[in-house]
Amino acid sequence: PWPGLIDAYRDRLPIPADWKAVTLFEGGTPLVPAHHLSELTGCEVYLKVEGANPTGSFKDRGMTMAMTDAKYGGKTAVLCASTGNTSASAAAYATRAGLHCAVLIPSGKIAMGKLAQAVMLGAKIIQVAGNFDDCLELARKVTSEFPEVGLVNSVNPARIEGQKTAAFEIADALGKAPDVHVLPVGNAGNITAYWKGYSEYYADGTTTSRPRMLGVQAAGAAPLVHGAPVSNPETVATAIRIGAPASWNQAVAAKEESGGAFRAATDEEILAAYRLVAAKEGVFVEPASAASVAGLLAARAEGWLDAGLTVVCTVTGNGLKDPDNALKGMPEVKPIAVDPVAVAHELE
Ligand SMILES: Cc1ncc(COP(=O)(O)O)c(/C=C/C(=O)C(=O)O)c1O
Repeated sequence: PWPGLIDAYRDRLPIPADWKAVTLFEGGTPLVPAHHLSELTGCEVYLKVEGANPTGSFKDRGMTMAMTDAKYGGKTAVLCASTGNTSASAAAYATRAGLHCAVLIPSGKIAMGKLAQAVMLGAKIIQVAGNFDDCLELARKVTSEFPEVGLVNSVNPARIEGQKTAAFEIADALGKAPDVHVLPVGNAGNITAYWKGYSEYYADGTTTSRPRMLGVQAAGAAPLVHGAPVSNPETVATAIRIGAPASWNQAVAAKEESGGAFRAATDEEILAAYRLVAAKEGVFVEPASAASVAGLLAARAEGWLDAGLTVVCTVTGNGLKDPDNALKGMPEVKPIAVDPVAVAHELE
C-alpha cells in the first residue's frame, strides 16, 4: 500500500531518519490521460489530479513536510495566510500533529468548501480586512515575533520539499519527464517546487530532460505575466487571487531555466476550461485548477508548443471546494410519476 509521501520519497527529502511522518497518506495521485484534450491539441496530454489528496488539493504534499518539521522542531502552534486550500490542509495536518492552528483569510473571498474544512478540522479562523498578500505579510510578522508559532506558507522550504514530489511521481509514471508542464500560479510555491523536483531527477540521471514550465495566471491577477505586483488582484479563481507572489524570484528562475513562459487566462477562458475538463474528461476541478488547461489550449492555439509533445497539466484542487461556480440554483422538482419517454429524450 501507498506509505504516504514522506516514506515514499524519504531518500529524496531532507528529513532525519528517526522522524515519524505526520501524514494522511497524501500523494500517489492519479496521472489521468486526457483523451479529449489530446484530440483538441494533437499532444499527449495528462492531468495530474491533485484534488485526490486527503484534503482535496496539492497543499497536502507541502503540509506533511511542514507539519512534521514543526512538530519535531518544537513548535506549539502553526499559522498561515490562505486563499483557502492552505488553511484546510494546515488545519488537517496540525490536528494530526497535535498542534494548534490559526489561519488568516482575506475578507469574503474564500470558497465555502475550504472554509468548512478549516472550521471542522479545528483551525482558528481569522478573517482579515484585506487580500491574501496582506494576510501573508501579517503571518510573517506574527511568526517572527512569536517563534514558537511555525509559519507553514510556501515561504517555508519544507513546503517546497514536499511539493516537489509531484514531479517525481509524474516522471516515475511516464518513465520520462514531460516536454511541457502546465500549472496555475498564485503565490508561486508550486511552480518552484515542480522545477526543483524535475531538476533533481535530471541532476542524478533519473531523467534525461526537463520540461518547459508554463505558469498560468488569471488575467486579473497576473503579476508574473506583467512583471510587476498587482495591487488589487481580481478573479473568479479565488485560489489564485494573489498580487505579490512570495516565490517571485524562484518562479522566474523556473520559467527562464526551463525555456518556459507565464501566460494569463481570462475568467471566461478559465470557466470554459472548468466546464470542459468536467464534461469531457470526467474530472471535476476548482476554477483555479482549470487555469492550467485554459493556458494549455491558448498556448497550443498560438503555436507556443507543437503537436506530438507530451504535456502534463496539474489540476491542483477538487471541484467540490467551490460549488458556487458550478451550480446556479437547484433543478426543478418533477412529479413522482416520471415519464420514461421524457427521461429517454432527456438522454438524447
Ligand atoms: C487550487 C489552487 N491552485 C493553484 C494555487 C496556486 O499555487 P501556488 O502558485 O503555489 O500558490 C493554489 C494556491 C492556494 C493558496 O495560495 C492558498 O491556499 O493560500 C490553489 O489553492
